Amino acid sequence: MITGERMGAVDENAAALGVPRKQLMESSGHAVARAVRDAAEPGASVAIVAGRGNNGGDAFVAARFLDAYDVTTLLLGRSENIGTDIARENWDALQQAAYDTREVKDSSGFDLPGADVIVDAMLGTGISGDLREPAATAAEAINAADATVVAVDVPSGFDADGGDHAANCVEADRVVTFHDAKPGLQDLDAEVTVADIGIPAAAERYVGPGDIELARPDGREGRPNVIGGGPYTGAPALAAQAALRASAELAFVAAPESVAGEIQGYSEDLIVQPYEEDVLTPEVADDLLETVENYDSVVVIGPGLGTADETLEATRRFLESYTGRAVVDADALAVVPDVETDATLVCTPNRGELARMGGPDTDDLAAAADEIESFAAELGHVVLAKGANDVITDGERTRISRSGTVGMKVGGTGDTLAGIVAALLEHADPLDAAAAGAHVNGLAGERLAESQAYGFLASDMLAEIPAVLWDGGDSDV
Ligand SMILES: NC(=O)C1=CN([C@@H]2O[C@H](COP(=O)(O)OP(=O)(O)OC[C@H]3O[C@@H](n4cnc5c(N)ncnc54)[C@H](O)[C@@H]3O)[C@@H](O)[C@H]2O)[C@H](O)CC1
Ligand SMILES: [K+]
Repeated sequence: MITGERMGAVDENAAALGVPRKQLMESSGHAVARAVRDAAEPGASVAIVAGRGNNGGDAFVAARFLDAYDVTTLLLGRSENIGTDIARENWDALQQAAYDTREVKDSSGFDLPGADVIVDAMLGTGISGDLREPAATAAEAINAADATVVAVDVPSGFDADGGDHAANCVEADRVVTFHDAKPGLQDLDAEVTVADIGIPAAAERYVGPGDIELARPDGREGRPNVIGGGPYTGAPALAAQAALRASAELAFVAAPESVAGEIQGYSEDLIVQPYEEDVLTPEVADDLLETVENYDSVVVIGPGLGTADETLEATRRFLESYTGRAVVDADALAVVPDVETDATLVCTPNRGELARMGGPDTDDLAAAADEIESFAAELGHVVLAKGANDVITDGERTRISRSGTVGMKVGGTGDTLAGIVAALLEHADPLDAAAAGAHVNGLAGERLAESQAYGFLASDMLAEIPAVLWDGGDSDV
């Protein structure tokens, strides 16, 4: 099962792997033609009703595979308004090849020819709201026609994300959906076929530009709170700055007063809030809990916290009572396996931390992906296991990020990762935030390695984050 929105991410990943959308459209169109051949004998009349997006594009392709039929293709709108290159190229091919096509300039001009089969290619996963004109009039005529209706991807008016559908949705007899089932299709009174359109499994297995797009913030938001520092001061500062670079509007750091000034000294962009202790204590944790619960922002707990007994007890107490979203990193990870919590956690262990938490002890995390998945299922939280390849899993779905470079084996890259994930976790689902965060962090390192090989610093990565997050990470998956 996959939502329309996530389908877009998979398409983009496939393109980055070398399988462009136009190739997918050719497969989609062929699958539609097979459904028409299955519904009617050669010589039967077929009316294609196409929209201006790629849903229509699929049907323009299908027309080329139905030369044995009497096909008429109606475009709802003007051809100059066809919304994508690949749909327009396929429309143009129909013109060059003298196929029977008509442009319906407005709903009054909509005259559905009598047909044995109607192909509903008006709207697919690009829909928003009830059908607008001329799709609305067309849907009415299609539903009233005495023909077999074959819907492309989803019946027009069907919401491929939520599974519900517009009041004036097309009622299809058959649905040819692509790559994977869509939520709600199984509830329709229609014969649904899932057509494989040649998207490589890697497009879902490996994190790619589509995943960055899915988790990319569409504004400046979020006020993550880093609970860190004590023995160490760089880690919380790097995590908080990385959160700002990944779109957070404010970044707080709660730290012992003994090091708060030092952490503030790293960056005027941080809001450092000292507490009167040398390390995180259970009492301080209680106070911080009160503060963060009012904020409904993401917490990053762990960077530079140290492993004093009272700090581990404080971390345990914090996580047990916390109910929001948190990235748990570094020394705080040790307590997660024995903490029952309602919080939504993204744990970001390196190899050693993963083993100490009870996960597999191996250098090759990708090879141990199934074990890490089972470990995450047992733990009950998203695990982002950091390595040459990162393994990101919620215990059911597992992704692998192959971005990154050896030069990132410098102290602090785990802290920038934690901050990026925190900023994305402000608005994206935990698995999406973790997958995209891991990928963005790795791509930032790759950009630096081009000019600085093994000599860049974790702090150098901060300035690379925005470009990676907003150029869509258009690099290899
Ligand atoms: N990997 C795959 O699954 C592939 C799917 N393909 C097909 O692409 C469509 C999605 O195409 P897209 O261009 O994003 O959108 P649509 O064609 O669904 O529609 C966009 C089109 O419709 C207009 N519109 C939006 N809402 C409404 C409305 N309520 N009423 C009227 N018109 C509306 C909007 O303005 C656009 O012009 C997917 O379903 C598959 O069929 C590709 O073939 C590639 C592989
Ligand atoms: K459709």
